[in-house]
Amino acid sequence: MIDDPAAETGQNPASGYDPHASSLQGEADPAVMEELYAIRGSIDNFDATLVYLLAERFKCTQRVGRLKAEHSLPPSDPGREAAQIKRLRTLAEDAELDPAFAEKFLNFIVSEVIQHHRAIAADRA
Ligand SMILES: O=C(O)C(=O)C[C@]1(C(=O)O)C=C[C@@H](O)C=C1
Repeated sequence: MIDDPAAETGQNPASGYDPHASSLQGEADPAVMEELYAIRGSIDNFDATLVYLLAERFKCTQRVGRLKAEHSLPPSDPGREAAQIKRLRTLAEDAELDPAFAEKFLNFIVSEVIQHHRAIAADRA
């Protein structure tokens, strides 16, 4: 099981993941629950994609962290962050996503990245 990543993701029928897990069992009409499960099937796919996207982004930022530490550059780059926030707010508006949420989400990720950068720099020191 440990060597089988699909085992915990629901891609494997023997997985421990239950796509019908819910605290709403018995609260709603079975037809409503069926529709909810159908929509949740797509939410499951989106959430899995988010995990893969974030994993790849953090692989990139770990490389940035090592590069910055090797060249004694500061962990944060406020000019880059401001430009990226402006860009993502515009993209969010075009995509009908709340731009304030897009900014908050990016800031949440970037603050984690900066902590990783600091840890990499401290390891080298
Ligand atoms: O591009 C960089 O310099 C990074 O360190 C990456 C990143 C990011 O996660 O987007 C993180 C911290 C910086 O303040 C700016 C951007």
